[in-house]
Amino acid sequence: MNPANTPVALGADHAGVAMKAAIREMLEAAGHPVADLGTHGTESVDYPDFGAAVASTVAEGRAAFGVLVCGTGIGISIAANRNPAIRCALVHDVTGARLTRQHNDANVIALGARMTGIEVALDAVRTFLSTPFEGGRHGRRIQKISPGWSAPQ
Ligand SMILES: O=C[C@H](O)[C@H](O)[C@H](O)COP(=O)(O)O
Repeated sequence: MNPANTPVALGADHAGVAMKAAIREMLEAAGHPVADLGTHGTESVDYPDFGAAVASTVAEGRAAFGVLVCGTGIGISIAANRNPAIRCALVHDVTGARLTRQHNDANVIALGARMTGIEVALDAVRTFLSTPFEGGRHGRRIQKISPGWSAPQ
């Protein structure tokens, strides 16, 4: 389980900035130290900048988990997954948030502000942060999507 003082990095583009603010408020109320890496306004920006910033913050251990929001969650999740230390899962509901922790040991969750309602998003983030990785057979599979592994020829 992750305690309430687990640090979390947040990032969003202009489409996700309002949802990010709601997530930040919820996390801070719960006691999480939050690194909000922007964006901070509604001016149009490029989601890869924020996906990369959260990814490197998590990869370097300055946050245990990341939360990303763009319009669909798709672009910003693709951007975060360019970092080899990141397993970013695009999630639309609480079940996905739970299973990607249990099975994929995801360290970043991506949400789509134009796809998912705010209450579902908040529940998904809470679930993501409180669900442990199951290990076992899933650990073997994580190894196969980690840097250095290559499929047998
Ligand atoms: O995957 C990309 C995200 O959904 C972006 O939030 C979206 O492309 C931004 O679109 P626009 O610039 O039209 O607001």
